Amino acid sequence: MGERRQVAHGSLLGTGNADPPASLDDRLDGSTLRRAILRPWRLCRKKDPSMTAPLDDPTRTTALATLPAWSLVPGRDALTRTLTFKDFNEAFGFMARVALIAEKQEHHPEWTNIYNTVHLTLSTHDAGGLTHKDITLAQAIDRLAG
Ligand SMILES: C[C@H](O)[C@H](O)[C@H]1CNC2=NC(N)=NC(=O)C2=N1
Repeated sequence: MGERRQVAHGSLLGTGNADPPASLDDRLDGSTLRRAILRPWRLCRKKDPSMTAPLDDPTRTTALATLPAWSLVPGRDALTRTLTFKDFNEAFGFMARVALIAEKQEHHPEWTNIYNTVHLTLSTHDAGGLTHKDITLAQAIDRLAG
């Protein structure tokens, strides 16, 4: 039991060292810090701040004109679109493709799936409303949907 815990610990930290750390200090070596703090920080930092700034009115009007299939959500600064597919397989395949794009863009939809229907809502949580990230994701989803 003790040995299993040691192995799990070593592989979790990726150190290849089966010995558990004796104290917190021992865990704060350079490579562990990089893994635990820097990688998530790099993933989360906003590469281009203008992408996550709330859209000003003229930009919003121009951007929304490129997205006729999307509607504004009443009472919330968000966009919504519902897509219907032949069956669950098609719907879920579409969601898988959207998920890959969302990961790449580090921007994720709120969505539900009921059999062959996918309801999507886009909004930038960090900004509390629509930003260029939502417009870019909506355009990519439109291209996928054909
Ligand atoms: C760290 C990470 O990039 C951020 O938390 C991203 C993840 N995906 C996101 N998706 C959406 N829709 N809004 C966000 O603010 C958001 N933030």
